[in-house]
Amino acid sequence: MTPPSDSHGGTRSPRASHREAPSLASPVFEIGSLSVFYGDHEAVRDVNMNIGDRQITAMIGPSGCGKSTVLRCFNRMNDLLPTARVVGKVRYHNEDLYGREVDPIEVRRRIGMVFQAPNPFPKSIYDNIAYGPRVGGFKGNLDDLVEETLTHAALWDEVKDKLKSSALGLSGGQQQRLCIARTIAVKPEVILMDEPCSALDPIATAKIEDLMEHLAREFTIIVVTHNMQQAARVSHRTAFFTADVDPQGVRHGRLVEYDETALIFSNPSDQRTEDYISGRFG
Ligand SMILES: Nc1ncnc2c1ncn2[C@@H]1O[C@H](COP(=O)(O)OP(=O)(O)OP(=O)(O)O)[C@@H](O)[C@H]1O
Repeated sequence: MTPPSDSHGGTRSPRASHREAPSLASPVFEIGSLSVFYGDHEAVRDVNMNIGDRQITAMIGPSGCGKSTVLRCFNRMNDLLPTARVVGKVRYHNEDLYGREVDPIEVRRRIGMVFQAPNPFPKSIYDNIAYGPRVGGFKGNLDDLVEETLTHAALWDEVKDKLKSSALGLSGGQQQRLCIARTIAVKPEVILMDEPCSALDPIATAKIEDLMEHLAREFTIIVVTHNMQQAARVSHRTAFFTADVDPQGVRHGRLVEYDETALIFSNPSDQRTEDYISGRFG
């Protein structure tokens, strides 16, 4: 029987995983009074949240409420947008991520990112994995690293006989797992994922979700998703964002509620969260 499709794009079991959220005692990130401007537009305002170690944090909410904007603050990707300005506290292991002495390139190695559309390099499968370690001066055995990484990303069995073939010949789901493999090849601590399954079919999506669960034992994962059932299935904690419209008609994203996923989906404390997860808006 085909499981029912939800209004936000999921087709797997609608039940929340109700997994226990690991502790937030030593957070990887501490975000305080965070606002992000594009030019004069305050796109997101006053976000406060801590992100826990080796757990999956999902960010959900309607389009334009600033989820991707906040996600990009976690590895300084917003630095690459000339009009973007980040105000407030972003601490990573108790250090100011935006401090003057901090190298954004090193930040992006330790805090990797996977994007909405799979974007493998137009190179072989092998070279997609080997590229980052080579650039980073990896001195070990690259063949072993490629095998280990592809195994870790649950892709080895599917590609071991065609490592020298172009990555662009893989299916969309395989390309996305390759992109995840490419990210973990340089041994990051955190993986940011911006709607990683939105271009994928339900089977490919299920494989990525399984992979996320597996990787969360070792990595801290923050995922932006429009698919609420995905958030319910894979994440330990969920942050719900929405946008307020000021008297001038300008939209400002804000964090409405952040809690353990089981609570957000069973007993949210804010009516706007309740309305969103029950499909009444967004
Ligand atoms: N590069 C940019 N330059 C100017 N404004 C931007 C830029 N990126 C995002 N914005 C604006 O910031 C606000 C938040 O956008 P953002 O993409 O972060 O929201 P989102 O919740 O991730 O949306 P979606 O779910 O549609 O991806 C929106 O008003 C958007 O137009």
